[in-house]
Amino acid sequence: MTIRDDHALAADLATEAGERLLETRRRTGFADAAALRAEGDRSAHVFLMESLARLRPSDCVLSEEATREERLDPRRQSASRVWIVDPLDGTREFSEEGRADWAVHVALWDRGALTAGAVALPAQGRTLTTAEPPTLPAFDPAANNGRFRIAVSRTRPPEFVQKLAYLVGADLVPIGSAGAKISAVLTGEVEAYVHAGGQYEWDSAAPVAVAQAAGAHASRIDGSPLTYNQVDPSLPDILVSLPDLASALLAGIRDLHR
Ligand SMILES: Nc1ncnc2c1ncn2[C@@H]1O[C@H](COP(=O)(O)O)[C@@H](OP(=O)(O)O)[C@H]1O
Ligand SMILES: [Mg+2]
Repeated sequence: MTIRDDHALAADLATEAGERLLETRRRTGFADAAALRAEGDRSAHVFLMESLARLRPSDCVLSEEATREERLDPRRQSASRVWIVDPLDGTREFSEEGRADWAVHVALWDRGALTAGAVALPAQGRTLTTAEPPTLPAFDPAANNGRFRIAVSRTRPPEFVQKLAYLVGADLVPIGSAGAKISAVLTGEVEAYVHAGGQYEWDSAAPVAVAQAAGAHASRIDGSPLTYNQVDPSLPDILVSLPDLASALLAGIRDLHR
């Protein structure tokens, strides 16, 4: 098994799960949003679990849709390789007709680091992957008088984010799904993503794997490293940005929390 295989596998699985989710949307329709969400979550989880069990039988998997017992499986703590997957990130947006801000996340944690990952954005027709990390856009402080854009949750933005935007000279852009927001940083639709107040390892592992491979900044909002495959998968806050903006954003967040 080569490193390259893991990159390609992450991309293939995320992309295929995404194509199946598009089909689920077409088949089920949007009349019963709760039923569509439940079917999307379940079917993408089953596809990823069965595929990884077949293709990587020795590896562990941590999935958002796993049972509590599966998540507490002690083998995960002693495993050297753990796939961290979110079968459907941005579940709410998936069930809203016309929205494209939802994603499938497939990441590989290998002995302490995220070594491969892919974020499929099925309704945008693209998959961002560590196999071919995106080229980061350059940040030009001369453009727009230095103003830039911060992606935030549509429904649960951090309480400090309005003040942060004022402090650093940014505009807020509400987008659904952590994967779609981090992808928006990597593709130049926004320059940063800030979240706090609650989230889990599967919400960020795959997009952070791609962001790090692309050379973007990714950390907790206090600047400390994001760590994965912990006993408790809670990872409640995150900052992803173009590298040139990280120190100003971290300083702004620090000032607001004094
Ligand atoms: N306060 C919070 N507590 C727990 N999870 C949160 C959260 N805020 C956001 N998330 C999770 O982070 C993902 C992105 O959220 P958002 O679209 O609001 O930015 C969603 O994942 P899922 O869609 O997989 O449930 C959502 O559940
Ligand atoms: Mg999620």
